[in-house]
Amino acid sequence: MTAAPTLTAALASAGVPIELRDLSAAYGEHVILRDLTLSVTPGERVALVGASGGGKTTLLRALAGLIPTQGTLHIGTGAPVRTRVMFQEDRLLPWLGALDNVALGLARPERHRAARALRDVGLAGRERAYPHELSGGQRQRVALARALAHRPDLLLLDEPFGALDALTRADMHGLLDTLLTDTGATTLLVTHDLDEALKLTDRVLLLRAGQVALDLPVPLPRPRRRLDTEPLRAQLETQLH
Ligand SMILES: Nc1ncnc2c1ncn2[C@@H]1O[C@H](COP(=O)(O)OP(=O)(O)OP(=O)(O)O)[C@@H](O)[C@H]1O
Repeated sequence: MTAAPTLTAALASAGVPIELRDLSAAYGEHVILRDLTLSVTPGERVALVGASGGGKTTLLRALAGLIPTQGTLHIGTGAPVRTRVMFQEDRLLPWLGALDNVALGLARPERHRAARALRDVGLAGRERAYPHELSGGQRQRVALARALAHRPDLLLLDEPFGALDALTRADMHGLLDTLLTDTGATTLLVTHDLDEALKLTDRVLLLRAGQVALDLPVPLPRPRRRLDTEPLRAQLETQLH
């Protein structure tokens, strides 16, 4: 007898490669990304860190196709790419329950994935709860379930846990670490939290003035403890200040 697929297997993706060459982006006269060159392999997890205004969110917007760019920007290998973005605020619709929020935008044959995703983020039993009946951490779990239910090839996370308290955030790190391993999507995570970057990703890019000032691999087994990531954190901190 073959084993039943796991829940997250139903939400899995192979991830897509990203190739940026001499990528530039500007808001009017204000140039934000300057001749940025970067390769990301399928399924790789990359953190974008750096001081405010360095261009982290702008790079995510460029990858999501939300702003015009110059230069080369290739995502995937030609087939349509499913991209999902998750933000610091949950962006749930207040008049819909958790399940309906997750199912939003899914085609009818895909809607069964919503319940699976909600279970995967630990919210089985809260399908009918409205956003105002959930805690901040739970709402971000719903937002994460919504992103994963679309089986993204590319997951763009813009400070997704920035508004959560430290304990809830630590919980979310554990959850995201597991889910990302299971789903396999190529992931870019914008964060100001170096521990978050070092715990969750394969590589940390420090963006400064729209360019990659440091490209730091994180070749550590998972799950990672603070003790393991401390030397890399020290290295990043010297570059940040
Ligand atoms: N829609 C916009 N129109 C004009 N300028 C913008 C716009 N969005 C961002 N900027 C400017 O672009 C620069 C880079 O912003 P971006 O949000 O990419 O930086 P960031 O590294 O993500 O910063 P933070 O860490 O504060 O989120 C900033 O100087 C910002 O003021």
